[in-house]
Amino acid sequence: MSGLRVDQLSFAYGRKQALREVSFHIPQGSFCALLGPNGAGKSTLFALLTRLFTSRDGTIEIAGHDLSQAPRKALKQMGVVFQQPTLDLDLTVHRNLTYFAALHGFSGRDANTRIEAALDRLNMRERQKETVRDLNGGHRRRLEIARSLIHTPSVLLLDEPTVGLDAATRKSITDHIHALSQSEGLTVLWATHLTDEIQDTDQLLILHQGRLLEDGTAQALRGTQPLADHFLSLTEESTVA
Ligand SMILES: Nc1ncnc2c1ncn2[C@@H]1O[C@H](COP(=O)(O)OP(=O)(O)OP(=O)(O)O)[C@@H](O)[C@H]1O
Repeated sequence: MSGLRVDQLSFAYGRKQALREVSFHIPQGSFCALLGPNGAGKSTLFALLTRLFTSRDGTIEIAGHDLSQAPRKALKQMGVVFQQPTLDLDLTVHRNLTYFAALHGFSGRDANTRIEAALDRLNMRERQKETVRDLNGGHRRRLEIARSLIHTPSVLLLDEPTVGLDAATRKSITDHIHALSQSEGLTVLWATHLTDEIQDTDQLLILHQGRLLEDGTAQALRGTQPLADHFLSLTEESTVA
C-alpha cells in the first residue's frame, strides 16, 4: 500500500478535542489540499503525522508503514515543510542543505548529488552560493522545499507553505509543487486556508472544528460554485449548527 492513509484519528489537548475520528487516503502521486479555517485542526494533524505528538486513537500509514509500529521506516518516506521557517540565515544555500543532508546520514559525493538534484527540482541551483539572508521570501521557501526532498521521500507534507508571500510567488510555488507531484509521483499534502491555491483536479479535504467535512476532488465538491463560496457556506453553516 502506498501514499498516505489516516484512519479514525482523534486527538485532544486536555479537554479540548482538536481532531475527531478523521479518516482519509491520499493515493501515491496525488496532490491533496487540506483546507480549513483557523483552529480547524490542521497543525494538530501535522503534528501527529510528523510524530511531534502521538495518539492512541487512530492509525497513520506512510508509504505503507504504520507510524506507531515502524516510525523510522515511515518517517524516512516523509518530507516536511513547517509553517515557521527554520533556515540558518547566515549560511549559504548549499551549507544549509549540507547540514540537513548530514542529519539524514548523507555526506561527501552522495550528499552533493542529492543537494544538486534537490536544488534543480526547485530551480534553485544557481543560488547555491548565496547567503540565505540575501534571498527573497519566495526563494527561501523554495530552499526549504528543496531541503525537504534531499532524502527522496515519497510523501511531502507542507503546512501553509506560502504564508507571507505575494500572489505571484504563491502561484509560482503552488504550480511548481503540483508539477513535481505529477512528474515524480510524489504524494503531497498541502495545508492551506487559501482556496486559490487549489486546482480543480486536486483531492480536497475540508477540515472544520476537528472534523473532516468533505473529501473528494475540488471540482466535484464545489460543483458550479466558486470554491471560496463553497468553503464559506460549509464552514459557516456548521459553525451555526
Ligand atoms: N496547545 C494547545 N492547548 C489547547 N488547545 C489547543 C492547543 N493547540 C491548539 N489548540 C486548539 O485545538 C484546535 C485546533 O488547533 P490547530 O492549531 O490544530 O488548528 P489550525 O487549523 O492549525 O489553525 P491555524 O490555521 O490557526 O494554525 C483549536 O481549537 C485550538 O485552539
